[in-house]
Amino acid sequence: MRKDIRIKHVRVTPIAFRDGPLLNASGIHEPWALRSIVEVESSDGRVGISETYGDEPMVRVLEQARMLLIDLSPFDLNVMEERVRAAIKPGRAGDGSVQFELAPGSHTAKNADKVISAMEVAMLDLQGQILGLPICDLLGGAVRSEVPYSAYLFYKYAEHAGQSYAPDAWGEAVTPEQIVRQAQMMVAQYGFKSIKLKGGVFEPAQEIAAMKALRQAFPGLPLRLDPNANWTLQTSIAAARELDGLLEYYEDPTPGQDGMAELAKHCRAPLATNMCVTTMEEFRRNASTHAVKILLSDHHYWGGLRATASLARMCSVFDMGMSMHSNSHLGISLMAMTHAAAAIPNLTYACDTHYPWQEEEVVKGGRIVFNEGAVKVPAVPGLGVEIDQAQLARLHQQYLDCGVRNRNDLAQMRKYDAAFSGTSPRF
Ligand SMILES: O=C([O-])[C@@H](O)[C@@H](O)[C@H](O)[C@@H](O)C(=O)[O-]
Ligand SMILES: [Mg+2]
Repeated sequence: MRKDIRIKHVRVTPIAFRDGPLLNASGIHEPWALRSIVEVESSDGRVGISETYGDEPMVRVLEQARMLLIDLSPFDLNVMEERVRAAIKPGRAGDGSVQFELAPGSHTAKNADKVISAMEVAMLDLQGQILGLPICDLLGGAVRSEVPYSAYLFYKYAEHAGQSYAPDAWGEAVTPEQIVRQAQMMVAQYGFKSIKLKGGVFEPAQEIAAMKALRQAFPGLPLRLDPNANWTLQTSIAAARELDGLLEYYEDPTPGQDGMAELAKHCRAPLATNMCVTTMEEFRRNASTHAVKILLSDHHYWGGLRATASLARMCSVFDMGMSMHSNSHLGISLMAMTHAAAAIPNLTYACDTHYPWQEEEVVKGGRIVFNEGAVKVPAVPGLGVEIDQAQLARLHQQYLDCGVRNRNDLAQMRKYDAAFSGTSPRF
C-alpha cells in the first residue's frame, strides 16, 4: 500500500564544485561553490533527491531537520512543514554566519523556508516515483513542454587568484567587446533567446556601453541588467535615461523599495527584484506601492515548489510578472526549477540560471542538455534526474579539501585588491 510507505533515512551531503572568477557588486566568486545534496530514502527502497545551499549554517540546520522526516509518509508535506517550522529558528546576528547579501542561502532568517524547500523537493520526487508521475504533474500539470532560460553574463577575470585548477574556457570579460564575445559564445552553445548582464561591478558608463554593444550584436533579443543594488537612486535614474527602450526589465539597480518606487517614476522599463521583495511582509508592502512589477522567484528560499506556485498566484492577483532567480547550482536544482516553471502559467520570463558557469555535475548522464535555450520538461516519474554516487563522493571530497565553508565574495575580492571596500551602493 502506498499509504504505508515511510521515510526511513535522510542524508545531507555538502559538496564543492569549481566555479569561475565571476564579478558582482560584493566582490568575486571563490574558486569553489558550495551546495548540499539531500537524499530522502523510503521504506520501499526509493530515493528522492534535492539540492540547496551549502554554506555551513545551512548544512547545520539541514542536519538538525533530518530526523524530523523519519517515519513520515512522502505525502506528508504539511506535517513536514509544521515540524520544520517548529524546530528550525532563524539564526541570530553574531552567530558566526556570513549574511552575504547576494546569496540568499547565507541568510539564516530564512532557515525554515530553505529547509522546507529542500525537504519538499526530495519528498515530491518520491511522490512522483511512487505515483509514476513527473513532479510538474503534482503541481497541477505542465503548461509548457520546455522551460526557457536566459544567458546570464558576468564580468569576470580569466582566472582565479592562486588558482589550483585550469582556467575556464570563457576567458576574461571586462570590456564591452569581451562581454559581447561571452554572449556570443553562450548563445552559440546554449541557444538562449534572452540575455542578462550581472552589473554593479564597474563604472556605470562602462556597463551601459556593454548593454548598448549587446543591443547592437543581438538586435532582437530581450536584454536585462542587474546591478544588485549597487547604484544610487541618481545613478539609476540617469542610467534609465541612457537605457530607455533597451531593457526588457531593470533588475535591482538601487537598494530598497523606497528607492525603487522613486526610480519607477523616472523610468519606462519595468523594475524587477530578487532583493527587495524576499518575504511576505515585503511583498505586501510592494503591493501597496506597486514599484516593482516583476518578481524573481526562487524556490530554494521561498519555501519550495508549491510555495513558489502560490507566490505566482499572488503575483497575478497584484498584477505583477514573474521570473526566476538563481545562484551557482547543478542539475538537481535545474530540474526542480524546470518543474516549477513548467507548472506556473504566469512565469512568462525566461528564467535565470548559472548553469553554463558550472563544469561539474552530480547527476547520472552528466550535464543537462539545453535546446534553443530551453530545458525539456521531463515526462518521467519524479524529478527526472538521479544522483551519480561516484560524482557525489568526488564532489564531497572536494568540499572536505577546499576549505571554503561560507561563500564570501568580499573576502575573495580583497585577495585581488586589498583596498576593495565592498560598500554599497558604490556608484
Ligand atoms: O552569483 C552571483 O554573483 C549573483 O550576483 C547572485 O549572487 C545573485 O544572487 C543573483 O544572481 C541575482 O540575480 O541577484
Ligand atoms: Mg538579481
